[in-house]
Amino acid sequence: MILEIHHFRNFEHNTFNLSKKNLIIGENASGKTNLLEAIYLTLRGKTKNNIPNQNLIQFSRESALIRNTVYGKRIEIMMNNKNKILKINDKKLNSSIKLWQYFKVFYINLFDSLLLSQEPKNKRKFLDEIIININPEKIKLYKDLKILNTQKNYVLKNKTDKELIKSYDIKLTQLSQEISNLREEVLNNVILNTKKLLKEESIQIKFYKSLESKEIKNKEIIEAKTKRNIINPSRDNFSVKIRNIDSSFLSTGEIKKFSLALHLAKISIFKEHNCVSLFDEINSFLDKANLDILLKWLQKIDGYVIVTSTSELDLENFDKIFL
Ligand SMILES: Nc1ncnc2c1ncn2[C@@H]1O[C@H](COP(=O)(O)OP(=O)(O)OP(=O)(O)O)[C@@H](O)[C@H]1O
Repeated sequence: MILEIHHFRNFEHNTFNLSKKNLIIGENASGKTNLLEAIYLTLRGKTKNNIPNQNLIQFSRESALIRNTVYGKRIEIMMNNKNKILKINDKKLNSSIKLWQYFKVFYINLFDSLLLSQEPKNKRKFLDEIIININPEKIKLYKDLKILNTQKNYVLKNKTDKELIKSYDIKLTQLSQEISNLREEVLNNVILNTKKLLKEESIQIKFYKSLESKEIKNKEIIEAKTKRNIINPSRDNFSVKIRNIDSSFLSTGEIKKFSLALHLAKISIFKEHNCVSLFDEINSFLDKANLDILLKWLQKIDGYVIVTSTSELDLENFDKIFL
C-alpha cells in the first residue's frame, strides 16, 4: 500500500510505503489516528465517524489530498470545505458505496473495544457492517427499510387508513425478518470464531429479534399512541455471558478483551485478500496474558493489518514505522 497525504490534519506532505503487516509507533499526538483515518477515508469515502471536511483539512489550508494505491487500485480523494471528489484509477466515482465492492475494511478503535458495554444500536451496527462487507448489495435492504418506515410514519400521523397500514406492515415484516435473520446468521459465525479464539473461555451469546419482542404483541396500541411504526428490526440485540455472568458485570479489562475478541472473530470471517484492518491503540487496559492471546490472533488475519501503539508490541513479522 502506498499512501500519499497532503494537507490532511497534522500531515503536511507525507508518503508511507506500507507492507501487509505494520506496527505504527508514535507518541501522543504524533498522528497515529490521523494516519488510520486517512487510509479509511480512501477506502470508504468518509471517516469512520463521518467528520466534516473542514475538520480534516489542515488548519489554514483550503484543501487536502490523499492518494492510496492498494490491491491494484489507485484511489484519490480531494476535499475542500464544500465537497469531496473521489477517483478510482483516475475515474470519478459518484457514490462512495461502490468502494464496498472493492475492499473489506475494518477500523477498530478504543470505542469499539468497549462494544460489550455499549447500547444495542452499536451492537446492531457491528452486525450490519459484517453483512454489508459480505455482500454490499444488502445496503439496499436498509435503504428500503428506511423509506418504508418514513412512509408508514407519515400515514400513521396523517391518516387512519387501516388497509394502507396493513400493506406497509406486510412489507416491513418481510424486510425486518430478512435483516434480523442475516444478523443472527453473521452473529453465529462470529460466535464460532470467538470460541476458537478464546479456547478456554465459556462464552454464551444470545440474539434477540425485534419482531419477537413483547412490544410487537401490543403493536396496534403502541402505534396508535406514539404514531410511530414499530415493525422494524431496530430492537434487535445480543447479550453476552461469560462463565454464566452477564457482560454488564465484567471489569473494564474483561470488556475490552471480549469485545476485541468479537471484532477479531468478525474479521476472521473474511478470508479474501482484499481486506484492510486498522487497529488504533487497542492494547491499553489489557494485561500481558490477554494481550498476547489477542495479538496472536491478530497476526493470523488476512490482508493488510495496520496497528498503532505508543509503545512496542509483540507482533512478529510486522514492519515497524515510527512517527
Ligand atoms: N485539521 C487539523 N490540522 C492540523 N492538525 C490537526 C488537525 N486536526 C487534528 N490535528 C492534530 O493532529 C495531531 C495528531 O492527532 P492524532 O489524533 O492523530 O494523534 P495520535 O498519535 O493518535 O495521539 P494519541 O496517542 O494521543 O491518541 C494532534 O496534535 C491534533 O491536534
